[in-house]
Amino acid sequence: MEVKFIAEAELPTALGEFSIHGFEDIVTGKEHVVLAMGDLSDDQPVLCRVHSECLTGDALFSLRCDCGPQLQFAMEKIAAEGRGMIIYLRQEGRGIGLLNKIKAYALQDAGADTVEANVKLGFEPDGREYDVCKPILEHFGVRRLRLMTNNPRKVDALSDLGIEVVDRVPIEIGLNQHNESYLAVKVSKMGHLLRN
Ligand SMILES: Nc1nc2c(ncn2[C@@H]2O[C@H](COP(=O)(O)OP(=O)(O)OP(=O)(O)O)[C@@H](O)[C@H]2O)c(=O)[nH]1
Ligand SMILES: [Zn+2]
Repeated sequence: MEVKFIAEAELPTALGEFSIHGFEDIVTGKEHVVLAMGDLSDDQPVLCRVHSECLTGDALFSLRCDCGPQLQFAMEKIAAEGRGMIIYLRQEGRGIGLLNKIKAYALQDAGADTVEANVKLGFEPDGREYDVCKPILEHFGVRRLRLMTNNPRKVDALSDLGIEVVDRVPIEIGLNQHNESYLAVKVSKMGHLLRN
């Protein structure tokens, strides 16, 4: 699994002054990005969010999930500390792609939960891979993370790659009347750690 660093530039945002770094996944051709702030290579653990693409939640204000508020929370927290990174992976819909996610939403509208919908479409409940994180982190000289996630499987997947997750920072935000059952399924079927 290899990624190629392509380009970087300043990225002023409404939430703070980040830089954006583009990587090409040699195997899949996917274009991943990192938003970074501060000095990341000083060997102190880095506050990090590994965020999987969700066009509907991240860009279109969907209330079906909690992705948009989580991304915003992560960027705000990094900006407040002045140091950290978002690894934004282009694995939409837990890896099944945008159009299949819309198909899954249609099945959910008809009564399936998120896991059942993926399975009905012939996919794994969660087909995501995190392998590219390793060379991306190496590019920045980052070895140790404070990872913003509620998903213990994400912590395990990164640890299995040899990335040291020294702390898990909960990211419990974005609950609304439309995503209540979606979040409940994350807890009951996907092992997420949510207190509310
Ligand atoms: N297939 C499918 N994917 C979804 C659905 N809702 C959100 N997603 C995708 O799920 C991914 C986000 O995963 P989540 O399970 O919400 O969260 P996580 O990244 O595992 O865990 P956190 O780090 O705690 O946010 C994004 O790629 C979304 O596009 C859905 O109903 N079906
Ligand atoms: Zn989402």
